[in-house]
Amino acid sequence: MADIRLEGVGHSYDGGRTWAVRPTTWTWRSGRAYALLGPSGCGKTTLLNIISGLLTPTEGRVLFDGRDVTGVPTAGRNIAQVFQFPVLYEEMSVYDNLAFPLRNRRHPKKDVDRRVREVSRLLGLDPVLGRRSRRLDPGRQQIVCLGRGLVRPEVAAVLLDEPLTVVDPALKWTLRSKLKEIHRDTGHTLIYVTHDQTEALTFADEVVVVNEGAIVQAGEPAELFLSPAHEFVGHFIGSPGMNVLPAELAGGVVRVGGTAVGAGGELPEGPVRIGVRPEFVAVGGAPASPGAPARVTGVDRMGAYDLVHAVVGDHPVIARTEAGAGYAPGEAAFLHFPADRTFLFRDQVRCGSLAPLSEGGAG
Ligand SMILES: Nc1ncnc2c1ncn2[C@@H]1O[C@H](COP(=O)(O)OP(=O)(O)OP(=O)(O)O)[C@@H](O)[C@H]1O
Repeated sequence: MADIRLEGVGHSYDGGRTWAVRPTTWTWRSGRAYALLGPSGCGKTTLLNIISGLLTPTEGRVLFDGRDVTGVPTAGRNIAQVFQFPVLYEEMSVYDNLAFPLRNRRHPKKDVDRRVREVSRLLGLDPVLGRRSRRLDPGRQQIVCLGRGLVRPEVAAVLLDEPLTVVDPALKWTLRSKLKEIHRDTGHTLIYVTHDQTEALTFADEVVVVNEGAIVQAGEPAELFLSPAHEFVGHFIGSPGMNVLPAELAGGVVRVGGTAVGAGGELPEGPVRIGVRPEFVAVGGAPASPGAPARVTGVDRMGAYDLVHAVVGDHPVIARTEAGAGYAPGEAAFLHFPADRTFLFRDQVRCGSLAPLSEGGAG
């Protein structure tokens, strides 16, 4: 295992006209389980291929434990990679497929057998170990690929590119927890690419969120949820995503339309955007700062909770309330934005928090 450092790494497929990955500096720490999360086309696969050596970056250096491997091909990097769709030796048995990476590196026969059986047991492959791979359905074949990626204990990292796409949804949960178990067992560095927030949040020690070729925030799942540093993280993580309200900061007061909703601290004056997750917007009758008067426009009954849709001026806001809280369209309500969970953004980047207005503050 190794710390994998990207130093100013950027990649362009069109001679520098656009960046698939913008120049980025980032270190993947040895032994951690990462999810690389972002929408389709944001550059996840490009980043992964740069780490594995399938792609040489247009700019920057890739270092494994301080050793520059930028020009070293995949074979020289000691990386295991699992792709979105199964890539197997179809005529080989499942056992031989799992054993292949170990035999290839001349591990002793006894170790090969022990390791293959461990991985097979963990992934539930024991009943098909003797079967030819091509006789398995694609979901099972992909599980064999996962096993093959995880079988070598000494790899620098295991890179998984949306590895559960072809696997039956019911099996996905089981496999993700198996992956975590194997991770605890082997201490591999895992980098798991996905566009699915649930997959990322339930799998990883640390989630690295990518948008438009740049890492916009990395952190533990709770940190990304509670403390988004970028508007994109607020939208992309959470369901529904973070509310964003355009506002204006002047004289220390943040206003939406003409209404003062809170204080902006020491931030320079000008336009700001208020971000607060539906889970933290409290709906009530009494004004409380920070907050804003609103009108309810609709209620979605979700079973375990309600989503109350409202407008502050013209701007929509969603609040998650307990089920059956009884709000009705057309009703006036006051939305309270808790100061420790309501952030201010400029150019999409968090720049502060919305503070309470002091007693007698401008209204
Ligand atoms: N071989 C290529 N040649 C030209 N452009 C490419 C190539 N591969 C990717 N791109 C472009 O680079 C950008 C990033 O693509 P990449 O596949 O890394 O994103 P991704 O986040 O993995 O997306 P997905 O989840 O859809 O696989 C996209 O705009 C894509 O169209």
